[in-house]
Amino acid sequence: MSEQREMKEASPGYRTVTIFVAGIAVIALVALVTVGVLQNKPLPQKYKYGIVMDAGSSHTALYIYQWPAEKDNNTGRVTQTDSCRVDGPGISSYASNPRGAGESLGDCMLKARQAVPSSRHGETPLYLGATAGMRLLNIENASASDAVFQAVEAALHSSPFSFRGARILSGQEEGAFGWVTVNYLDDRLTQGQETTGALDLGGASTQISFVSARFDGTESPHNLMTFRLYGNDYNLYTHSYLCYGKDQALRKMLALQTASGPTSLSDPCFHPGYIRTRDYSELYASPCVARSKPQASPRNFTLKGTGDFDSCRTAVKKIFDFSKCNFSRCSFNGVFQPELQGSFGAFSAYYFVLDFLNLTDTSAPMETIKDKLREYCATPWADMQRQHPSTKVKYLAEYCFSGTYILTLLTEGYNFTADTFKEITIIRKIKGSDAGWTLGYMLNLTNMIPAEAPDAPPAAPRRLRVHHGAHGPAAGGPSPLHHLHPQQDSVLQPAQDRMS
Ligand SMILES: O=P(O)(O)OP(=O)(O)OP(=O)(O)OC[C@H]1O[C@@H](n2cnc3c(O)ncnc32)[C@H](O)[C@@H]1O
Ligand SMILES: [Ca+2]
Repeated sequence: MSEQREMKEASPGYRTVTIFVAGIAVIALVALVTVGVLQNKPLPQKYKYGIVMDAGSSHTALYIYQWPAEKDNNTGRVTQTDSCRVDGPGISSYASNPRGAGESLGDCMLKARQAVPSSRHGETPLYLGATAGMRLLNIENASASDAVFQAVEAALHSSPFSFRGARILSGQEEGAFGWVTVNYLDDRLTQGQETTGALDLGGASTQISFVSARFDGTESPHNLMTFRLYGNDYNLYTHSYLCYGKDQALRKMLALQTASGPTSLSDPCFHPGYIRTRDYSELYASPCVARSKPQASPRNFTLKGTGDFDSCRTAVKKIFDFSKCNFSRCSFNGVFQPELQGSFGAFSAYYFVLDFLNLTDTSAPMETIKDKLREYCATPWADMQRQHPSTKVKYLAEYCFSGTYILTLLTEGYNFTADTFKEITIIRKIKGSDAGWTLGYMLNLTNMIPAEAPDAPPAAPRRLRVHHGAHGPAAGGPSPLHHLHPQQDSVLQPAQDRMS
C-alpha cells in the first residue's frame, strides 16, 4: 500500500496520465450520450415481436407475440404478451359498410403500437387471417367480401408494422394451426411426444384435428396435413365444418323448426318464460340456411322457451345427417373421420360455454353432465336473469342450446364415448397464451418451427416444412416473409392441394 503511494508520489507523470485518461473517458461518455440523444436510439431490445389478427365470425381479436431477439428458432420461446378485443362485430358484418371494418381495428392497432417498442415497429410482422364469417360472406357476396378486405388492408398498411397480408384461411389451415399452437405451447413437438388433438368451436365453423396412426390420407386426402417438425413426421387428420359453429348451428336448428313458416315456435332449447320476436329474413340471412327459407312466411315469429333438455337434444340432433357415409367410418354429413386417438384440448366456445355452465370437468360421469344441463335448461328465464345480471343477455339466453349442442357434437357427431370424453381438457390458455390458430399461423409464416431438431445436423433448411409431392415448392425456397400474399407461401398445405 505505502509502496504504491510512494510510487505514485514519486512518479511525476502519474497525475498527468490519470487526468488524461479521465478526460478521454468523460469526452467519450459525452460523445456517446450526444450521439444517442441525437439519433434518439433507445437501448437494444431484448425481444422481437409478431402480431396476428384473428378476424372471426363473431369478433376480431389481436394477439401480440414475443420471443428472445438473439434466438428465433427454439421451441416454447414464443409467448403471447398482449391481446386486444376489437369492439363490435366481426369484419364480415360490415358488408354494407366496408370502411367501418377498417375503422373498427383502430383502437387495437393503437394498443399494439404502445405494446411493441417503437424501435421494433418496422420489423414486426403483422398478419390478418379471417375465418368462417368471411368464408360465408365470400360465398354469399364475393364483391362485398373483397370490399371488406380492401378496407381492412388499407387500415393495416397505414400502421407502422410490417403488414404481410390479410386473407381467408382454409378450414384445414384453421384446424391444423390450432393443433400446432396447442402442441407447441405444451412443448410436445420438440420432445417428439404423443401430441394432443385440437377442438375449436367458433361462431360459424368448428374444427377437429388429431394425429391418427390409422390415417395416411388414402381414404380422404383432403383431411390430411403432413408435417415434419423438429425431426418428427406427423400425419394430421383435420376437418372443418362450415355452418357448425355455435351461432350457425343455432340458425340451422331454428330453420328446421320454422320450415313451415309458423307465427310462433315453442323451443325446448330456451328457458321457460323466455320469449322473443324473431325476424324471418334476419334468421335466414346466411348461406347456411338460406335455401331452406319457407316460401311463404309472416315477417316474424314468436320464440317461446320451454326449457326441456331432452327435447332440445332431439332438436339439435336433427341438424346432423347420419344417413350416408361413403367411407369406412364417418362423423356426420358423410365426412370421413378415423377412430379418435389420444387426448384433446377443446378451446374457444367449448371453454366459454362449459366454463359458464361449470361443466369443464370432463371426468364427471356423462349422466351427471346431462342431469346438470337438464336442470339448467329447466331454470325459468326470470331466475336466470336475476342470477346473472351482468352476463350478456344473448349469451345467457343461449347457454342451454350451446351446452346441448356441444354435448351432441362431441358424442353423436365426433363419436366421443363415456370413456374417450374424459380425454378432453377444456382450455382457454396454455402458459399464458390463448389456445387458437393464430400462434401456429405466425410460427409457420415466420419459419419459426424447424423441420429438423435444432441439435441435429441441418440436412434441410430449418423451417416448418411439409412433404410436398412432385409439384410442391422446393425445400428451402424463398422465405414466406418476403411476400405479401402468404396464401401462396404457407408451407403448410392440405394433401389434396399438393396433389392437384
Ligand atoms: O371461428 P369463427 O367461426 O370465425 O368464429 P369466432 O372466432 O368469432 O368465434 P369465437 O371462438 O370467438 O366465439 C365462438 C362463439 O362463442 C361466443 N362467445 C364468445 N364469448 C362468449 C361467452 O363469454 N359466453 C358465451 N359465448 C361466447 C361467440 O359469440 C361465438 O358465437
Ligand atoms: Ca375462431
